[in-house]
Amino acid sequence: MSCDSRSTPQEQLRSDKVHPPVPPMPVINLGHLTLEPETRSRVVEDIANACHDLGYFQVINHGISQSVMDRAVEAASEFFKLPSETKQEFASDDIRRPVRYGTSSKDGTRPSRTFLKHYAHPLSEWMKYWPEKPPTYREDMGKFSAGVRRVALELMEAILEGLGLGKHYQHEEFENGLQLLQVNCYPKEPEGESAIGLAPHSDHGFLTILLASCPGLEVLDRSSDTWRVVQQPRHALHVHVGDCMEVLSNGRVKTAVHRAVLNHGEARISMASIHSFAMHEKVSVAKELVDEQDPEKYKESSFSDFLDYLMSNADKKRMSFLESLRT
Ligand SMILES: O=C(O)CCC(=O)C(=O)O
Ligand SMILES: [Fe+2]
Repeated sequence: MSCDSRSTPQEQLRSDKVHPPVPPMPVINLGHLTLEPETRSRVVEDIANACHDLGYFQVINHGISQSVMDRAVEAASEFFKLPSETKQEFASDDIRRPVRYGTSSKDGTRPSRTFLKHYAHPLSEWMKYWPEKPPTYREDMGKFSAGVRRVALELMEAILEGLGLGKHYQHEEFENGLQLLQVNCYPKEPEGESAIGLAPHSDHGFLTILLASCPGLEVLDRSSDTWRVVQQPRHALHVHVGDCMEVLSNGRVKTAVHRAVLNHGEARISMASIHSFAMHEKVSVAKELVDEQDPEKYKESSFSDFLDYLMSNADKKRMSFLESLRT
């Protein structure tokens, strides 16, 4: 199981073209979405602008308590500290497994990332496959997953409204959609080196919501073609627009290309929660966003089609799944 459509641009070392975040990171106060209609409209517009101009933003006042966030990071961190044999029980090359543990290496010797990926919605269906060690993992990660899913659904409604489709557009498909939690652990960066933990890619799915224990995430700024360092305030969640959103919007919003670099000071935990339709549900361009000037730009596909593409050796083709959908 994976969520990445690993792709362009070519991987660059951190020393290439890294700038502080300019323009400033949009920070959306989610609590304002439930205030009076004028305030909601302003927030919907802010979200629409962030999706259109950048493909990423952050949310605060999202309703997930600091302790739920901290405990989820702690549970993840404890999992990665377990003896290798315990973690290896989840190791598999089969990307359709409900839980999968693995490592990747950029130099063939040291791991640059270790990951645990598992589905998280509906919790009652998936939690029984999750690690039982550390003993807090299921409860703490379960609370965090449920909170993040609520935030994702709220954001989807606002984004659909901003696209002029109405907040209930394909409501059932989003309600029944899947959630994939990708839990990453990156080693501390060796002294004097500059290393990539996770190569540039965009995420499949409509939205990714990210929480990390310390800096390391970088996003590609499309206007200047440079990498921007993401600073994530402790209480904020970072949001990426994913490939499915680009398809549904017929390219009005673009998927966010991002990467992770190793942190100088400490090992890093990140948790990427990916939200999509159910496994076999097709995502297609919204017909309302197609006309003579704007013909349909993408073919329809499901999450299952995406997994099939990954298994068909997509990396060797050097074309991302999203690129393969362009008409
Ligand atoms: O570690 C990060 O900050 C990014 C993780 C990520 O992009 C992913 O898991 O898809
Ligand atoms: Fe990602």
